[in-house]
Amino acid sequence: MAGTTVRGLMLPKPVTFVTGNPKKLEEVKAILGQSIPFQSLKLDLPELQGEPEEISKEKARLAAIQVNGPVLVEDTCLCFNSLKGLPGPYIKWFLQKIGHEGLNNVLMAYEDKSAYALCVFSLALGPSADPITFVGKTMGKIVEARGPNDFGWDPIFQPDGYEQTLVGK
Ligand SMILES: O=c1[nH]c(=O)c2ncn([C@@H]3O[C@H](COP(=O)(O)OP(=O)(O)OP(=O)(O)O)[C@@H](O)[C@H]3O)c2[nH]1
Ligand SMILES: [Mg+2]
Repeated sequence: MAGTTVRGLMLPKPVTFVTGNPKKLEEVKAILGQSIPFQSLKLDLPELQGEPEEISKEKARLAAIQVNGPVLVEDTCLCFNSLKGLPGPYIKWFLQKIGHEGLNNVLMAYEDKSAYALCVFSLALGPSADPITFVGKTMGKIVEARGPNDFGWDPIFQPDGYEQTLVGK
């Protein structure tokens, strides 16, 4: 397949977005699907413990080895300022174990309910390439769950400057 150049990066094959999460795939398709040659692969990759960028980079490195081509992965964190950034990359397990109500309960011990969402994308151009990382940060606060509950922590995160949670309620 002919190569494509995206923002100065030469991609030898279509990029494979690797995720085990269908909702993440839906969002990434909607945002990137038009602008880069794109395919997806459902793989549940092992996730390191550590800082968000290291976790995302290591996911990309492992994914590129499995795919043997260019891959994009994302690792999403929800960080509470009063907990110095935790749960952060461990939000998936906090959600599974204690849910929205439990996350709100944890913050009852603190006045500061501010939080930020980090989306850490890593692109590896191939199995031996060092992944490149891109980080997006959205500031907001944790609120009692409002709106449909079909994706992650969206119903408890209200971005700064908005009166609604990420699910629009
Ligand atoms: O409300 C949300 N809005 C989002 O935009 C969003 N993106 C991810 N998540 C959830 O946050 C945890 C991150 O874990 P995560 O990044 O490791 O994802 P994952 O393990 O589900 O998939 P992947 O690692 O195979 O790609 C998981 O519970 C995801 O469901 C989101 N929740
Ligand atoms: Mg994951």
